[in-house]
Order: sequence, then C-alpha cells, then structure tokens
Amino acid sequence: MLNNLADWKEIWAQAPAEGIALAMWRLPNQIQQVLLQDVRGGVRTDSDQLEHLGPGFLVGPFVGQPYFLQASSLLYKSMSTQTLNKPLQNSSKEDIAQKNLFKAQVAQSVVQIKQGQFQKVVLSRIDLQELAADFDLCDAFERLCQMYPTAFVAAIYLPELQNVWLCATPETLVSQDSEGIFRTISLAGTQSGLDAAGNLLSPSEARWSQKEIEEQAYVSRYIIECFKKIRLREYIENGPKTVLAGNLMHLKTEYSVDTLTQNYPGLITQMLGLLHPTSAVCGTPKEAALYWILQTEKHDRSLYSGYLGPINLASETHLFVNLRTVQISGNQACYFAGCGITEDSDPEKEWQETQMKCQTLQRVINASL
Ligand SMILES: C=C(O[C@@H]1C=C(C(=O)O)C=C[C@H]1O)C(=O)O
Repeated sequence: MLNNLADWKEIWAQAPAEGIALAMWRLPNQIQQVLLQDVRGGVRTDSDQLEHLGPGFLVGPFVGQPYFLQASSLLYKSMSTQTLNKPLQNSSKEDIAQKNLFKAQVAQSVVQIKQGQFQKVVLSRIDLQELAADFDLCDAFERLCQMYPTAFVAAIYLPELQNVWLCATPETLVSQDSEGIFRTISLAGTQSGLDAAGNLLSPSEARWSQKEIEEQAYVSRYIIECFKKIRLREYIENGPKTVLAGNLMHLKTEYSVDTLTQNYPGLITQMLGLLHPTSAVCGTPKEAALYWILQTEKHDRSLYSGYLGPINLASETHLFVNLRTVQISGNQACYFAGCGITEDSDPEKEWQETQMKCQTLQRVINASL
C-alpha cells in the first residue's frame, strides 16, 4: 500500500539513487499528508500558464525559473496522532561574528533608506547547524505537522539541487480553490507569540508599533498595486489582524477574488508573475530592494523566500512562500530567516527577530534528539 510512515521513509531513502524528485506536504488546517514522486526528476519550466502544466508541485527559487514536479504518483496518509512528548528547546546559539555582520548590514540598509534608495528591504541570514545523528526527515515532518497545524508543512528533494528543503510556512503567496476563489495575503510585522514562561499568547495581547504597522502596509499596498496593474477592482480585503504563526505573531491582511463571476480565468498565473517576490521578502520598490539584497547578502538564497506548493490537484492550486525553512545537505542544516527593514529599524531587534524565526524550526527539529 505504501502509505505508512515506514514506507514513506523508504521512498525518501531511495530517491537520490533513483534520480526521483519528491514533494511531501500537509496543507494548513488539514490532517491529510501527500507524497508526490516525479520519476523524471523535476524540470525547469517557464510557468507561463500554471493551468497548462497539469497536476504536480511547483518550486520557485527567490530569483529564477521554477521547477515543476509532475505527479507520476501520489500517495496519501493521515497525520500521525502520536503526540510530541519531548520538550521543545531553543537551541540557536549566538555567533558573535555573524551577529555583528548582520547588524552592520541592517544599519547600512537604514542609511540607504534614509538616502532615498528604497523604503523597505528584507535582508536575510543563515544559521548553520549540524543535525543530530538520529535525525529523520519524515519524523521531523510529522512533528512540524503536529506542532504547527495552521502552517503549510512541506519537504522536497530535487536531484538537480542535491539537497532537501523542509519548511513550515505561514504565508500563502497565491491560491485558487475548486470554486474559483483566488486568495493572497499580506503578512509582515513580527513579535514573539510566547510569554516569558514559553506559553502561547493570545493574538489580542499583541501590541504593534508604528514601525511594524508601516512595514506590513508596504506589503498591502504592493498587492493592491498588482491588482491595479491588471485593472482588477473587485477584490475583498479583510484585515489587518494579528495571527499566530507557530512561536510568532504577525499582522495579516487577506485578499480574495471570485475569478468565475469576475471572468478572470488566468488570474493566478498573472498574479504569481506580478507578486513574486513580494515586499514581504524583498522590499519596496522591488527592483532597488532586490539590487541591494543581491549586493549585500553573502549567501545564495536559493529556494528560501521563493515559493512552493501543489498545483492543479483536485482543481486547486496552493503556492506558499518558502519561509521558516531549512536546507539539508547530508548532516548539515542551513536555516534561513529574514526581516523587514524600514527607516525606524533597530539592528539588535532585527537580529533577535531572525533568531526567533530560525527557532520556529529549530525547536521542533532539535526536539527529536
Ligand atoms: C522574511 C521572513 O518573514 C517575512 C517577514 C516578516 C517581517 O519582516 O516581519 C514577517 C513575515 C514574513 O512575511 C522570514 O521568515 O524569513
């Protein structure tokens, strides 16, 4: 039947030798997990028309053409009901050299903003850690599904990249359901969702500063500008409101469009092309922010802050921003996290924010020790 955890582990173990591309995911608020195998190994596509690609899984890098994984086979199983009984621990260490470098980059970005080069930029950094000898990808995926029920949890393997990515992201980039409802969100502004004792706070306890409200408004304005470019006026806007995303809280505004009554059949393809990379992961204006990111960051973002998700499956498409994500090569884990910088940014606070974002995955992955 190939639908229990042991079978899925076997498929993951065999994939590199067989040159098969894999994607395994669990949509937000669902219990069903899906494992897709592409015997062709996944191919680069121009994604001109998502609708024409057929059923599969799309993986777009921060910059460049996406990979399309065709659904050669699909396996389904339910999330394990076994509860996590190991304590979660925050294991991120502070590397002083990394911290100083990042804080200097944030300070330089603030200077650029004050000089009028751009208004907002999202800078990221990496945190390299060794995985425990008994780390198991499928177990970590299960734990993330249990810990973060509202996240999109996914793991992918692409033979061309020779590494695995695992994420638990709170951010929808674009989606369209079987009734033709298109959705996107504006997500930004970050604060801890835990109190000093590590208990979850309620969203009503969040207090947002002007800086964070402004930071999220850039993303909302950017989305509305994209709608304007295609002369779409009939959209529903809901928010901003505070949402919990794992150990963090963000400000979120939801946008939806009824593509059937509005007669917009290609909206999702058009919006994907216009939106990515949004002001939530790149900045405003996009070109100047992107130029600064590529000049400043010392690492290659690769698939971090790109997008991924199932397309054309059961007449639905759900693409998410690849955040709260880790790239795994052998026993090396490379965690990625970024933060939105505006003219009011404080380098120390921005560093702390990236630490909290890395911990979203680290506290769960390291709990399997
Ligand atoms: C860039 C990241 O997150 C994005 C940036 C946020 C912010 O700047 O506050 C919040 C949510 C995401 O849209 C990340 O998690 O790496």
